Amino acid sequence: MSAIVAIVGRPNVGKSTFFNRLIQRREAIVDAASGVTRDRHYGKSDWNGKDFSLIDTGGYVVGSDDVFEKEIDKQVELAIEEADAIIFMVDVETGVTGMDEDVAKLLRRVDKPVLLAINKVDNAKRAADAVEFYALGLGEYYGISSINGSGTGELLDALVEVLPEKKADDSELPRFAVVGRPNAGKSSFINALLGQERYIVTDIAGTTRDSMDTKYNRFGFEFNLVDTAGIRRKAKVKEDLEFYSVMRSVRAIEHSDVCLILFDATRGFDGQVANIFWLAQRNNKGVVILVNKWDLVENKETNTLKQYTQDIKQSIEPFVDVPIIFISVLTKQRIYKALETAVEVYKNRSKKIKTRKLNDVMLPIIQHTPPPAYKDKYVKIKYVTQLPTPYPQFAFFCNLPQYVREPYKRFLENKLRENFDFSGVPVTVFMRKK
Ligand SMILES: Nc1nc2c(ncn2[C@@H]2O[C@H](COP(=O)(O)OP(=O)(O)OP(=O)(O)O)[C@@H](O)[C@H]2O)c(=O)[nH]1
Ligand SMILES: Nc1nc2c(ncn2[C@@H]2O[C@H](COP(=O)(O)OP(=O)(O)OP(=O)(O)O)[C@@H](O)[C@H]2O)c(=O)[nH]1
Repeated sequence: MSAIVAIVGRPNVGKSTFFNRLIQRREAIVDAASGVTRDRHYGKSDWNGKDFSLIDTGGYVVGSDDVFEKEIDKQVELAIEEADAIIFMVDVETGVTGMDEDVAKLLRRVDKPVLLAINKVDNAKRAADAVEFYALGLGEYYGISSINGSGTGELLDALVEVLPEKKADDSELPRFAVVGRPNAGKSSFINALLGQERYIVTDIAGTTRDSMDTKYNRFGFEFNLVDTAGIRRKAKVKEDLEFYSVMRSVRAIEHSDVCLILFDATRGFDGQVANIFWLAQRNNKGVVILVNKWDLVENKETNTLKQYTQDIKQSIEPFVDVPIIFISVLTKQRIYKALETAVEVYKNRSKKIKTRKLNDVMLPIIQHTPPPAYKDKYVKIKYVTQLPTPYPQFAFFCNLPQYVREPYKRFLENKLRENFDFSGVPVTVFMRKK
């Protein structure tokens, strides 16, 4: 779990440019191979060895100019609520604007770290102009140029300095997050699962990281539910705000071991749900897909379920080894099954396979179907071992790791899945030199 940093500011100040600069450097290495298109507004970055998630709030503003201002205010409020630190970006070319002042007013009241970044400071003349932003009353500022990179190092130094330290997870309990689009039935699901009385237990009003988890004991399972507080707080925010659910999801996903992704069967597994799915996948979280409101689907024939399943699998390729459960919160159909499956996925995610066993199973498969020769080079895989990470990652040691292509890695992943149950869990395969 890494800290969350939100970039706020009015349109056109250069938030996306800055976001891309921070994300790309790392993604070129990490995500290029996975073939998953990256989210334009959410990504991971790191500086001086500290990881953090970066959210560009700007991309979520839609609509005409007159709704802009209100939207931005709402987003700033959300960012304040959900992020661990905020980068407030302004534009030296335009100078201080009324909207900047409004945002600054909101930010002056928060006790989370706020870093004022004055963008487009491409040269010394502009550095001098930046002084006027002291008027925002936010103290020290960082003059940067997102385009040429100058000043961004100092800003990042200061940022990682103020980020909270990662906490060791002392709890051995599974942490489940219920995520999905607005109105999918998340609160109803949690209510049904926990019973009304539990809904209002615990949780201190604050949104400190410590109060993210609430412990439950239900149906013989013990688990932590991540971020139910957020669901309770929802009245504060307009429900149809997509940004709200994204921000909410990001935070809940980051804190979870397994994500229960809930969607409305009558609305389908659309792009937004898929985004949430990839968020979980990219964070190496366990996933269970819950098709809710199944009671509303009419004329269910034996084929209907199959067709739904197929459609979902198509949108989540190649990571299709994921449990899909058809539930109705209203009639309580299969909600126990949902929880039980989440527990299984949790176990799959923490599964450790002994090296001996792993090699006994995998080496004969590899011998039977070795990596195809590449540029006339033959790759010899010698052994495989599971890495000591909190989620399944496997290193295959061989003479020429750079010649093993993506399809063969996928083949290895599939064989691992066939032989050891990793249902619902992203599995990573690395090739290492030996
Ligand atoms: N001179 C200069 N221009 C910049 C810099 N950073 C961004 N720009 C330009 O500013 C314009 C807006 O940049 P974006 O990154 O799209 O701004 P944004 O804040 O993400 O805008 P929204 O997506 O509308 O919220 C673009 O034309 C960028 O090329 C910079 O450091 N210097
Ligand atoms: N027919 C039917 N309706 C359901 C079911 N589950 C939830 N609903 C209804 O769907 C609506 C939305 O449910 P909520 O639980 O508020 O949804 P949510 O995902 O928490 O919504 P947000 O908090 O806005 O993100 C409510 O009117 C529920 O009664 C179901 O299984 N079947």
